[in-house]
Amino acid sequence: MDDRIISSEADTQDLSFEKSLRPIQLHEYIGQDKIKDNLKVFIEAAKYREEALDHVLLYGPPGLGKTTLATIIANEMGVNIRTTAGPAIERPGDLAAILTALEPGDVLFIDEIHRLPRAIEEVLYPAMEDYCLDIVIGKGPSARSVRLDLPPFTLVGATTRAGSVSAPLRDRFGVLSRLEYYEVEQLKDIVERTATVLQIGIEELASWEIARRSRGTPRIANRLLRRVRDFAQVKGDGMITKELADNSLELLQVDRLGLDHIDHKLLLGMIHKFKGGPVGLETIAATIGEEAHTIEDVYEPYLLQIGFLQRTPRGRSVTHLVYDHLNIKPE
Ligand SMILES: Nc1ncnc2c1ncn2[C@@H]1O[C@H](COP(=O)(O)OP(=O)(O)OP(=O)(O)O)[C@@H](O)[C@H]1O
Ligand SMILES: [Mg+2]
Repeated sequence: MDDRIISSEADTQDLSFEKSLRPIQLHEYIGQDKIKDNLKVFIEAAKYREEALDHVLLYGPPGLGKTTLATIIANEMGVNIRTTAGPAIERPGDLAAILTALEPGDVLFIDEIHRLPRAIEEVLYPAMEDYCLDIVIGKGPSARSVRLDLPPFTLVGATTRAGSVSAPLRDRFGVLSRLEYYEVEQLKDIVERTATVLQIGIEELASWEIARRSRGTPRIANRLLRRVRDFAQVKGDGMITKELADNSLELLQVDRLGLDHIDHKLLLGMIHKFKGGPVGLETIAATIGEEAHTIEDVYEPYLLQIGFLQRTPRGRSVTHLVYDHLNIKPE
C-alpha cells in the first residue's frame, strides 16, 4: 500500500524533497487560516512578554503540514527546534537528556506523540506544567527523588490520531489545532509555489488539474507534481501543459478526484457484493484483501471527506456520488 502514488504517508523520496519545500515563515504557509491567525496572536503575545509560547498540539491526517508548522513556530519565535518522536523515547532518562539540553524558549517537537510510553508521559506532565523534572536516582531503599529545574520551553506535539492521545496529556496543551484537508484552490497555490522553488515550468490549468487530484493533501500535490515533471522532461520539452498533466495523471492511474485502483476496488466491491452497504469494516477488508485498520486510517478518511462513504452504526455505505463518479446505475 505504501507505493500508492496517492498515499498520504511520506516515502523516502518525499522526505528528501520535503525539506527543501518547507515554508519557513507563517505567511508562506498556505491555507489553514484559522490556525495561522491564532498562532500569530499567541506568538506575538509570547514574544512581547518574553515568555516561551504555550504548548501546542497539532493533529490531523498525514501530509497536511504538521511538521512544517512546528518548524515555522520555532522560526517565528526565533528559537531552536529539537525534534524527536514518541516511539524514539524509551526511558525517562532519554526524555531527561533532551529536556535538560534545551535553551530557554526552545521548541521541543514530539512527532507521533500518541505513541509515547505511559511512563514517559508521566515525566512530561511536571515538565510541561512547572518546567521541572522529578527523577529517581538509585534503586531499592537508597533510591531518592531529585527535582531538576528546566528552562521554559514549548512542547509542540503532532499526531494523526487525536483520539489516542491520553486525556491528561491533551489537557496540558494550551493550544489545540486541528489541521483540515485543503481546498483545491489552496492546493493549486501550493503546486505553483513548489514549481517556483524547483524551477518547473507549469501552465495554470495544469496546476489546477494536479490540485484537483491531490486528495486535499499538500504532500500528494507535491508528489504528483514531481511525477508529472518526469513525464514533461521525457515526453515533452519540460513544460507542464494541461494536456501533458492530464495524460500523465491518467498513466499514473489517478482519476479526476485523486482516486486510484485501490479506491475503485473498494468502492466497486461494496457496490457489486453488498449493494453499496451498509457493510462492516472487517468484511470490506476481507473482500479486498487489506487490513481493517489500513482501510480506516489510510483509504477511508478521504472517501468520507468527499462524501463518497458514510459511516453508520451498521457499517459503511457508498453514497450516490460514487455511482455518478464511476458511471454505474444504482440497482
Ligand atoms: N500549508 C502548506 N503550504 C505549503 N506547503 C505545505 C503546507 N503544508 C504542507 N506543505 C508541504 O507538504 C509536505 C508535507 O508536509 P508535512 O511533512 O509538514 O506534513 P505532516 O502533517 O507532518 O505529515 P506526517 O503526518 O506524515 O508527519 C511538505 O513538503 C510541506 O512543505
Ligand atoms: Mg510530520
